Amino acid sequence: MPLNKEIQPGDNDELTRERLQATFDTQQMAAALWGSDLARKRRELAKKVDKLTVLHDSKDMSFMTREEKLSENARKVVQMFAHVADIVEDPSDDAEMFHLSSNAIGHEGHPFGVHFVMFIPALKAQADDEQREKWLMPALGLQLIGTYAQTELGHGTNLRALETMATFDKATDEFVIHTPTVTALKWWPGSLGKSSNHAVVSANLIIDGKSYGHHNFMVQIRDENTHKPLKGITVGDIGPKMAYNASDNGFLGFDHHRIPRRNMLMRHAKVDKNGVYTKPPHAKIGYSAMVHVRSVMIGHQGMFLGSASTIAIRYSLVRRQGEIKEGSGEVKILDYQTQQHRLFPQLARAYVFMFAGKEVRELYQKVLSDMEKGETTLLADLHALTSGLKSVVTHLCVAGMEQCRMACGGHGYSRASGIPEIWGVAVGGCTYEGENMVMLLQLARYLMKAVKETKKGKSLGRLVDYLLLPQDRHSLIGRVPQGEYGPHLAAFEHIARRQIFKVADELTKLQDKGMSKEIAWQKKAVELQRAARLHTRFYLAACFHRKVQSVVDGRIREALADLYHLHLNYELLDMVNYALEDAYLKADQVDFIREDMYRLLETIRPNAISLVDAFEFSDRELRSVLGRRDGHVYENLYKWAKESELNRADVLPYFDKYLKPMMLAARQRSNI
Ligand SMILES: CC/C=C\C/C=C\C/C=C\C/C=C\CCCCC(=O)SCCNC(=O)CCNC(=O)[C@H](O)C(C)(C)COP(=O)(O)OP(=O)(O)OC[C@H]1O[C@@H](n2cnc3c(N)ncnc32)[C@H](O)[C@@H]1OP(=O)(O)O
Ligand SMILES: Cc1cc2nc3c(=O)[nH]c(=O)nc-3n(C[C@H](O)[C@H](O)[C@H](O)COP(=O)(O)OP(=O)(O)OC[C@H]3O[C@@H](n4cnc5c(N)ncnc54)[C@H](O)[C@@H]3O)c2cc1C
Repeated sequence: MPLNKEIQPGDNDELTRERLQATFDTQQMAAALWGSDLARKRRELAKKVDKLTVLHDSKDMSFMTREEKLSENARKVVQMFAHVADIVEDPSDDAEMFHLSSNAIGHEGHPFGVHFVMFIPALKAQADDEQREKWLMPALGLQLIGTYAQTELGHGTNLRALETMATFDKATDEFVIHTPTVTALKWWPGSLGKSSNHAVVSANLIIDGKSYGHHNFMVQIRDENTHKPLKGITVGDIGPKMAYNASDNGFLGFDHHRIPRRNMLMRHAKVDKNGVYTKPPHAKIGYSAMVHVRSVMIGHQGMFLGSASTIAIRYSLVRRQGEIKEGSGEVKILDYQTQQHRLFPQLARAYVFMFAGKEVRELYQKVLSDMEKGETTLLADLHALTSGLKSVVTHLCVAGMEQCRMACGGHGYSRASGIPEIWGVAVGGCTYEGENMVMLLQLARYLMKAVKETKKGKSLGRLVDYLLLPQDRHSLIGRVPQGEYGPHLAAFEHIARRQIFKVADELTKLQDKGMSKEIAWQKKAVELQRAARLHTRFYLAACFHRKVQSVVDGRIREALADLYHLHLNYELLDMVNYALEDAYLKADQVDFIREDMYRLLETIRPNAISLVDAFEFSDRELRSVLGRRDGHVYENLYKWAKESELNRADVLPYFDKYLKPMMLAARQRSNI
């Protein structure tokens, strides 16, 4: 069987020659990335969207105002739902729906941006059966539009300081939702400003003057027909953001707004009509929608970095600049070692983030089904894992995307590249769903507990089993036959374990000297978040290893293994100070890692285009002139620029209004 190499009529010849060099079948690689079923569904879906012109952008969003963007994406999302049954096989499959949304709508946001990502997951996990019937069914059936309103103007991280109140009024069997101060205004919820008519609102539950901490309440905020805010509710848009400007992130205030008692989400925590409170089986079970989003973000961020890598690598095969050997003609910029070193490690990261995204979703599904039965043992493990992954992955994605942008030179800075928008959306991920540093410290808490268990000879959970293993004094990198990478993975494990125990010991020493636990924690916070990062980077490397081992097809395994080995080398060099501190690695071993990395850049180079083709991002989805599959970049850049609103007339009014009078006056003065 010939290998599939994604060659199509009309393609740029340079790219065709590149594609013919591939050592593997891109559709099989796509199956390794997405799973074979999803890869097939994605392919079919993209073809269907291509044929449905109502789902196409009416013009490039870069040339639209915010209001035009909101309107355009509202139009497309409605068309998307109208045609969903003809396009996707299973509308309840989040991955398929995300792909549809990426193709038809893009990543700038739309009125249902939080509805499916948080509002529905919150209802699924926290509403009881009767409440599911009342809100989940209509929400799934698009009879209402919901958002998740937790963050306030004054507090996002410290949830215990949220000020919105839900005071139980026994006499009327209602909660009174109130915003006591300006800092208590809900602030940031996606699609709240102008689109949503319902919100899951976090508010402090107060019964007979006693506060029970914040809980989630279903609040209708707008009239379902007029869409006007209900009495006692103030709501609006918070203004333009770095990116994601087709989303109306909003503010929301309540003036003693009354809702029925049964609007508190009561699957776990409950309040009866006499004001008797029942505790949930786990104090943090009400945080499940956040954990859900964190788990989804890992794979999504991998896709964002995959998109940026696709754009930069394809463009680097079209762009020629300078000569390597004088007189032999200009080379493709991807032939420069520096360009490969800039881009291939980002490609490898994109792959592993997608693999990790899949693993973590499987764990989330398990925890969700456990929670349904009131079983919460794995919740802390999942929280720790997603907190670390969310932080490390978003951080590395954004750094990687910036490399991709710079690797495209000047054209990378143009919105025509498509990178600025996806970068802007991805960078939001460092903040939303838990600020990265804060979430790393959550994982560090878990790791410090794990150390305590380890010292008793026990493991806190599967993810920290490695803490029980003894430390090796010296690495075997470069001391075993060429091609064996076990010692590389062992080095990740070593530096994570060493940093975790080191900071745990330092904390103990400070406390032994009489310092309080909290102050000791502050003194060591930077070291603690480092431990969390190293643990997560070890998890990612081990996840890549598991994936490569699981691949059956030899050609795919070989191409993936090259990326995996590059990842090991590149990431180890990025963290090498930790391995040098205790002389675990010697200088010659660091040189060995570098040389092997350079060798791998050359090995990967012929497969580069096929490794990005294997993501199977459609041109519609990438929204990038530089990253076009057919490689016809220059003529389309020119066409794109001509669409600029500034080109609607040769002379724009500001010239006559400001510049012309100034120049005339200057000329007159010089004639005097
Ligand atoms: C998904 C993206 C989709 C598409 C991508 C496309 C485009 C993207 C564009 C835009 C984005 C679209 C949607 C994004 C939506 C974003 C929505 C939001 O941002 S919603 C708001 C999110 N807010 C946060 O994440 C707040 C962060 N803060 C916290 O989580 C908590 O305050 C805290 C920092 C964890 C501390 O909590 P708290 O003060 O209550 O905790 P305590 O100190 O009392 O107790 C700590 C104790 O509890 C454990 N714990 C904390 N959280 C959890 C949890 N979730 N599960 C289990 N356990 C938890 C913690 O480990 C401690 O345990 P202990 O050590 O004491 O045993
Ligand atoms: C694009 C986007 C979409 C969003 N969508 C929603 C939504 O739909 N619904 C919703 O409710 N919210 C939403 N948010 C809000 C988001 O969840 C919060 O902004 C986020 O949780 C961070 O909280 P904060 O803004 O209070 O940051 P802060 O906590 O004020 O962070 C500021 C700085 O303080 C540091 N810091 C804070 N606490 C600590 C600590 N304990 N230890 C060490 N350092 C600390 C942080 O590390 C950071 O450097 C969204 C935000 C964005 C950007």
